[in-house]
Amino acid sequence: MEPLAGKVALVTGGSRGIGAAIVRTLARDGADVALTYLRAEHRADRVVRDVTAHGRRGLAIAADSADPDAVTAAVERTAAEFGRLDILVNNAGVFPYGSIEETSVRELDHTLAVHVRGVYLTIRAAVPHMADGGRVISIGSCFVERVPYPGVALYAMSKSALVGLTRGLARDLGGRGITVNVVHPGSTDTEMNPADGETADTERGYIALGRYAEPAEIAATVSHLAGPGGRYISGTSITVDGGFAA
Ligand SMILES: NC(=O)c1ccc[n+]([C@@H]2O[C@H](COP(=O)([O-])OP(=O)(O)OC[C@H]3O[C@@H](n4cnc5c(N)ncnc54)[C@H](O)[C@@H]3O)[C@@H](O)[C@H]2O)c1
Repeated sequence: MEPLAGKVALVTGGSRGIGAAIVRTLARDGADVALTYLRAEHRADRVVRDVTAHGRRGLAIAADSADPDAVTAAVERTAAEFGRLDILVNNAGVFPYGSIEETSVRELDHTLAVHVRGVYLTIRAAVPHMADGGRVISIGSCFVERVPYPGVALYAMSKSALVGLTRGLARDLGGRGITVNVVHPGSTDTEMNPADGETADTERGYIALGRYAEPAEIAATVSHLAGPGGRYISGTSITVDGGFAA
């Protein structure tokens, strides 16, 4: 069964981690998928090969989410090459860590540029290409629901902004049949938060299921929202955290 057959998706930060899992899952479920990646990374081609192995069209676009021109160009290129755009997944993210004295204004600006301004600009460029049935899905964080340890205020603040953006845009775009949602992953085994990292045992202690998520377990919910099962879900936050916030 290919619930996303005929659809075109764009996933930001799709070269590794949760983003790469989302790209692969959307392709498995039938979509053609473009992904953005940071120019410094060379792993995007591998993810595109996995998309084409599913018989779908794949496209990797170097685009820094902190660069307004680059994100807009990435959306335009996706729509031009694939002829449409149905699903946008705002996944690109960074993890600023430190107390308020330790973090800098530069870090604040960069975090907001990627997590907030970049998401806003990507959605703004994507929406004109979307028809009735369009889907906007952003990747937030379980730290919006619960902050278990110090040092993550900047991260939690920037991800919390996605909740307001999601609710507001769901109202703005609902009349056009476009849904807008945010998925809050819990601790997920990626380079950002490796399951064998220094703080992983402490973090596992907060999770009801007692283990990290695999990136594919987050991607499954994104694909559900993107598909027919997500038709009537809009303006909401869906937490996929193994009971972290319980
Ligand atoms: N791993 C976790 O435990 C966890 C938990 C909650 C939320 N998240 C969120 O999930 C998303 C994916 O994180 P991940 O764990 O896969 O991390 P990761 O570090 O493995 O991957 C992050 C991705 O974002 C891309 N990226 C970073 N800065 C970018 C920029 N300026 N422009 C374009 N792309 C950029 C990276 O290239 C990479 O592809 C992030 O938004 C993150 O905040 C992760």
